[in-house]
Amino acid sequence: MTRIGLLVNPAAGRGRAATAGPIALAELRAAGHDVVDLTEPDVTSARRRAAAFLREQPADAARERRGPSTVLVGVGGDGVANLAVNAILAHAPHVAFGLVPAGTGNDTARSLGLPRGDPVAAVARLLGALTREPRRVDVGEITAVRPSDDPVAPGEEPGDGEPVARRYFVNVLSAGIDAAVNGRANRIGWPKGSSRYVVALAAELVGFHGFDVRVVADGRDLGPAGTLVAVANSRSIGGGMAIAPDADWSDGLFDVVTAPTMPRRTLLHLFPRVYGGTHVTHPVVQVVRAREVLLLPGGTDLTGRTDRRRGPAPAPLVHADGEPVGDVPLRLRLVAEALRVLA
Ligand SMILES: Nc1ncnc2c1ncn2[C@@H]1O[C@H](COP(=O)(O)OP(=O)(O)OP(=O)(O)O)[C@@H](O)[C@H]1O
Repeated sequence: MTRIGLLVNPAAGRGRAATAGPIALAELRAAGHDVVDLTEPDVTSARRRAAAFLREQPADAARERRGPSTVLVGVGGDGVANLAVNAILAHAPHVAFGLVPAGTGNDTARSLGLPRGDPVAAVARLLGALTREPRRVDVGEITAVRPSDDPVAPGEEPGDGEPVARRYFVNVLSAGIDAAVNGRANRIGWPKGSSRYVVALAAELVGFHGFDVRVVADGRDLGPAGTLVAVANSRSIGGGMAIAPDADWSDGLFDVVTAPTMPRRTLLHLFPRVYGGTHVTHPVVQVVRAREVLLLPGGTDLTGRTDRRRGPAPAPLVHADGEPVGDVPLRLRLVAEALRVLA
């Protein structure tokens, strides 16, 4: 018997998770597991409830070798998956993560190869995985770093010192037009489904002149990345758009996909290619593998000083796994095999 915390996001998938949740609860209990329903009406209470549950779970190394003793299962989309992963890594990293996909985009479910749109099949998959040693996958760690115009001692990189905050992602962190589109899509009420990303993109393209973002990957300055910045642990965003088609969350490296500011005409030509991942063969797109990435306002040099002649940095709010995570400057570090996953 496994202890299972079940976290349903009733808002996910336009009500799909509200239907899938009771199915998952009934099937997991029928299979003889000790299921604790952690579902809450809002995200803040859900986060608090998951943390309280996880803090009570003791680590038992001998028991873990026979399959996971405790699991936190999210029912919903990439948002609830991100919430569950962050709760696990903050409070009880020995606890395994499981997912019943019932969101809109479901990119985490895609990475795991889980059945989407069929909660019964997804729970059957979960029950099978409970009998095995969980798979280990890499995660991305995000820390906010000091504002770039703080005085920086010689030899010091921006961001040395205490991290301001720390959180994790499993799929993709975006800091270019994809982040701006994500933020706008989250704000608009219509249309409801994935077509709101197309509406949001069209709105972002009006007056688009590129963002003031620079990327440094494992100490190498990749230069300005005004259009596209995707730091990918896994391959897709926005419901299957292959932004980093070769990213693999068990290779110990991020795939860092960047593109500088480009004419709107080139961008419109490039954008549809993201669906199939063929944009990476276009000469304006750069793909680099790295363990540590710094995202800086474009006017900042590597010593952390800001060139004020370039003006303020209008970088978009950075998004990871579809959720807002903060503003640049940010430091991203790959933590290899940090998460135990049922799949
Ligand atoms: N009661 C709740 N429990 C957990 N999360 C909630 C809750 N209410 C709202 N949310 C928020 O709902 C948002 C969307 O959730 P989620 O990503 O799971 O579904 P989705 O947007 O339909 O799917 P996807 O992200 O795969 O497109 C997240 O930002 C999450 O934080």
